[in-house]
This record gives sequence, C-alpha cells and structure tokens, in this order.
Amino acid sequence: MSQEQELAQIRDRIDAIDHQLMDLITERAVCARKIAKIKIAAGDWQFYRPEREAQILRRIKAENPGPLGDEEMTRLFREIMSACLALEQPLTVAYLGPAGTFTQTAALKHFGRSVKTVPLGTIPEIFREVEAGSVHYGVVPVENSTEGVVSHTLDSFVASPLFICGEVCVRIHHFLLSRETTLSAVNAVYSHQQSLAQCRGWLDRNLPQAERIPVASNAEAARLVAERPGTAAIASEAAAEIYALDILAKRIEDEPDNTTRFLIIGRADAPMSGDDKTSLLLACRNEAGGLHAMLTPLVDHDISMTRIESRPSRRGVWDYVFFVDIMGHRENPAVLAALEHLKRETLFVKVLGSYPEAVL
Ligand SMILES: C=C(O[C@@H]1C=C(C(=O)O)C=C[C@H]1O)C(=O)O
Repeated sequence: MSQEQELAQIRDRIDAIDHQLMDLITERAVCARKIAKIKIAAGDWQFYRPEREAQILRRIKAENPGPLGDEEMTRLFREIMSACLALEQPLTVAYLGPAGTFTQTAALKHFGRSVKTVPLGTIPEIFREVEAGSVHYGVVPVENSTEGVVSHTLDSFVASPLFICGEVCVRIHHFLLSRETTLSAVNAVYSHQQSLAQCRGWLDRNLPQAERIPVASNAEAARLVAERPGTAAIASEAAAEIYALDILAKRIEDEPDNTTRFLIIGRADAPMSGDDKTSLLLACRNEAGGLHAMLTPLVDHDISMTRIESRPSRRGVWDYVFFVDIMGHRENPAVLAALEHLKRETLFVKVLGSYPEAVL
C-alpha cells in the first residue's frame, strides 16, 4: 500500500469514529435531558450536581488508558458535561472581571465553556449577586502559592450566608503586555497588586526604572495599557488577545509553580462525593490554650487540616477568627463528631461548606 493509500484509509477510519462519537455524545445529551425532566417533575431545581460531576471526572482520570494525558482527557469530558448540563439549565457564573482575568479562566476550567460568565468589578459584588440570586454561582480567588491569602475573599465570608460548593486551582503564568515593542520604552507597569508581587524579581532585573502601579485586576491593567503609550501590563495571555496588545515577555512569574486556588460560592454547598473538603470559620477563646483547644478536636478525630489562616475579627483589637480547611465532608461521621466537639471548645463554629476536592 502506498503512503497515500494508507493515509486515506486512516482518515476514513477517523471519519467513522467521529460519526460514532457524535452519535454517542447525542445519546448522552438525550440522557441528560431525561434527567432534567425527572428533576422538574420532582420539583428539584438543583440541576447542577457538583458531586456527580466530580465523580465522573475522577472515574475518567482513573480509567484513562492514554496516550492522551489525564488533563486532556478530563478537559474533553468536562466540556461534554458542560454542554449536557446547558441543555438542562444554562448556568450563569459571576467572576472577578473584566474579561480575561485568571478568575474567568478558573470559572471556565471548573464549569466548562457552556456556562455564561458574568464579569463583576469586586469580590463583595460577586457575593452580593450570588446572594440576590441574579447569578447561580460565583468564582473568587482565595490563595496564591507565592503571595498567600486573598484577604478580601476570606473577610467576605464572615458576614455572608453563602456556601463554598467547589474549588479549582489554576497555574498562573504572567505575560508582559504592551503597545510598545521594546522594554526600554516602558516607564510604568500596571497590574493587580498580587501579580506585581508575583513578578517582583523579574521586574527588579528587567524593568528597574519603571513605576509599578497597582490596579483592580490584571485585565483592567491590560485595558488601561491599551490606551496609554509608554506603559505595560502584567496579565494573562488571554488578555493580550482581548485588548489587542503585544506580548513583550512570557512567563515572567518568579515561581514557576505559581498557582492560585479559587472557590466556587453558591446558595448551598455540595453533597458528598467521596473525596471532599470542608471549610470552617472558627473563633477560639482568647485565653491561654485557646488555639490548642480549637485544634484538639481535629487531632482527636483523626482529621487532617490542609490550611489554617487567621484574620482580624473586626470585633476588637487583636481579636482573630480562623479559616480552617479540613479533609472530609461535614456529613462524614468523624467530621460530624469533630464539629460537635469543636462547638464545645470554641466561641463559634461556622461551616462555610463541604465540596469535592478539585479534580481538574
Ligand atoms: C445529568 C445530570 O445533570 C448534570 C449533568 C451531568 C452530566 O452531564 O453528566 C452531571 C451532573 C449534573 O451537573 C445528573 O444529575 O446526573
């Protein structure tokens, strides 16, 4: 067989496979629609099921035979599920805008591209719109591996009735974007304060003369820079396209593993998926051994803590609340017992939500 004939044969096979794939995806979509009908008949308006989606993605990851990597395979299934869910109910998801922020990347990574993403200007606005029910979910950054906690997000939880129903991590790569074509023409760099901090070393070495100007978001920086000669923005690759800027330098973050964790907030948290986390807001007694008493119930019930953050409580000077993440769902017996124990040992305990551990 000539090389031409062999190629033609394999391409015929690919066409046949695509046809089969289309039939199967269609059959899957019809199933999702049937589920929607059953949900509606039962008066269940909870179309989006984060725990079910996490279970499906975990199974896909575990069963993936290769040669496609797990990340690629789960991404494809993420999009198929997103399209199926959109047939049941198109979700609206608010994120920290404008378009092109890493929070938008996080929203699309978590929900897939068949949702409608709604850019909002501030983190408190996202909380307000989700609370008001004008969007289904919100996505907010909570911590960065280089720069630590996003305090606006943690503080917003203190007075909010919302729950955390998911988490997603995004590897952050920063790009220097500008209308200028050389670094020497740049005399000011705009970005979100966290991004300026994440590229501090690179800026010190490559743009020591440029003023660093913090603005509300990276995408906002890109938007401003598009109008101002002599400036550059630190933002995502996506922002370069949206705001028609040139990329002056790629991947300028100081830490190559720079990752941001985002939370999905909604009016309810998630049922158990089998691999879950629970986020808590705790206040310990302001006395000797108070913090120890707060941690003992977790140790006693063999619960592993993945994070602890303290924030001023705003109730008095040197008074703190703690944001604690633990492994396990709040309905898990060991977690339930630990929560009961915690209620006795602390001033207050608020469960911010249980949710599937990030799969993607
Ligand atoms: C199909 C369902 O509804 C949604 C769509 C899913 C899917 O496409 O697999 C999974 C969970 C839900 O978000 C379901 O509840 O199973």
